[in-house]
Amino acid sequence: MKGWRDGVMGRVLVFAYPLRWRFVGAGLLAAGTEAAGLGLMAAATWLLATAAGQPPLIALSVAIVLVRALAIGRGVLRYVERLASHDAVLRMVTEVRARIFAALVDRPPARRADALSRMVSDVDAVQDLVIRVLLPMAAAGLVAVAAVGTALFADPAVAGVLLAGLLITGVALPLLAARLARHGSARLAPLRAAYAVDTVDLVHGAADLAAFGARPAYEARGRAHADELARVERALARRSFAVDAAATALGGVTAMAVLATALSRGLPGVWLAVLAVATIAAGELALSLLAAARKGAEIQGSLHRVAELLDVPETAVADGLPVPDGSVHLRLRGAGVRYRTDAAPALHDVDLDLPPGRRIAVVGPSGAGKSTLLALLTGAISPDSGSATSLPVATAPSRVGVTAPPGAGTPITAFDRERWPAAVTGLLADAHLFHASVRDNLLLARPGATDEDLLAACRTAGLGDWVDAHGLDVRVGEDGAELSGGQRQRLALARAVLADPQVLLLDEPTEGLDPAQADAVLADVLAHRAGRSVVLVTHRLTGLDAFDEVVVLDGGRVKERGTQGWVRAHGG
Ligand SMILES: Nc1ncnc2c1ncn2[C@@H]1O[C@H](COP(=O)(O)OP(=O)(O)OP(=O)(O)O)[C@@H](O)[C@H]1O
Repeated sequence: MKGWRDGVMGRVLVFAYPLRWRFVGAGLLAAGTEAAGLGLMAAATWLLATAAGQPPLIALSVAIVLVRALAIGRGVLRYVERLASHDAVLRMVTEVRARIFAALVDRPPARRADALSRMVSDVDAVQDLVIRVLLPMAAAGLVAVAAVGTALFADPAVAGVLLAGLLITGVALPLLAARLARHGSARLAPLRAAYAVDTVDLVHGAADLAAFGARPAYEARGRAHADELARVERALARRSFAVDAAATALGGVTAMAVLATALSRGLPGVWLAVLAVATIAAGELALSLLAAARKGAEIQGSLHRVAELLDVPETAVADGLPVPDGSVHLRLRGAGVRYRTDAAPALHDVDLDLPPGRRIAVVGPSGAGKSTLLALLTGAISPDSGSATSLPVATAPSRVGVTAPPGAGTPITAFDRERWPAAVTGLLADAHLFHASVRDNLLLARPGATDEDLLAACRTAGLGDWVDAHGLDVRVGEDGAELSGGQRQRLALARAVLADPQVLLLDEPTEGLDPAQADAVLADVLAHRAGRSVVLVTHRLTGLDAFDEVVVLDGGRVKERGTQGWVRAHGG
């Protein structure tokens, strides 16, 4: 049977469970605030109506104190409620973000970018769900029950009319508003996306558009999307205005109906006034439910996306996972990778053996599957067929049962994801430089490294002269924007060299360098790695005579493989 935890809301709200008493407290405070407002209206009306009969002041004193207490109390309650609800929801959202972050770390890099934006913007929906949807609904529900209960004391028929009015304004109309908002979001989302794409193209591509004279056409397209967006937004705004107006009118109608019923039941005049005003106030409260219902509908998409990420099982505890030991032996057997079911596999039936100390160069045209092969070795992806394993392994006492039969090796993706990169890492295709100093960018790879270590790594990567001239404290800009393409690449390479893993993976490490520089840098890096494993991905066949094996990939398949002799025979 499906429990509440299986729904989208449930999958998000399980994070509220440990904080349930805080949320209950915040809900009661919110209900108290609304009840104080309603009580204030009722008490003030009673006071005015009673005072009109000029009774002795003593008869009014309780009501006077009550009005003052409710007026002050409402403000205080609202303040405390905001503190309590935001405190609870921020604690909850912190948990959600931590879980999403963990899920992102475990994702293949290619799927992270979209997921990262989810973490930033969609998680706000979790906050809105609690603060702007559930709490106002809970508060309005509690107050409505209290109002109908109080009216029941005065007269059951009056309570019945009030209940009917509140059900229409507080339940039926919000359901209608939510439906309209859902429909509106479905129409607006693609228009907003198109408009955002136009804007990004216009800003980032400004120079190219100007160069090719395409700016007017792009601007016209952006304007057309903006006009269409405005037109749809206006139409939707008109509809939601109609719902708001209907709710306000129904609030008035309910008040009149309550009044008429109270009159026909012969209730005293003061009570007539109190009931009429309190009903109008309760109707206004129901209006807040319209906003909550709309918000609830708007954030459905975000909640779905958050829930999808939360479905990724929590990373198993580190001490239960195998950790790479001092002699990693990587092996691919019949490994295949398929990114999309409707496309050819990116890798097909690939064998690779990388015992400690071996150097393999992977060459092939663009799109041959070279980076995909490296992604298998880093454990960023697992093969869809065949295996990607490590032999032999030092297996820490395992609680998760991932150890393979003897001889078959342990799947690379089964290793402790925190510790695998210490053994197998390098300069990968998506290497990122942080908006920090050269030193900070390098220290990521080895936090305890001395300046001498950093300078040595820079020299190995061919960045020695530049660092001697600029120092380690110079900042590199966002993703290395303040460096040239070649400097950027060499800094990323220096970081990989500094990490000094057992198996160094290099994806086009000398891209952006001229051929002579590229050969010199590669030779230095290989000299530095003497006796240790390297997997180099490259387009160029030169400088490969230092490799034990060259694997030629084409269309995801191993087309040829050979040893140093092969390279010489092919003009390397
Ligand atoms: N994240 C992804 N999603 C879908 N398809 C992908 C993804 N990454 C790669 N591909 C596809 O898989 C194939 C192999 O890509 P891969 O990046 O491994 O090639 P490559 O040999 O490294 O190319 P290049 O030399 O241009 O970097 C290509 O057809 C590519 O379009």
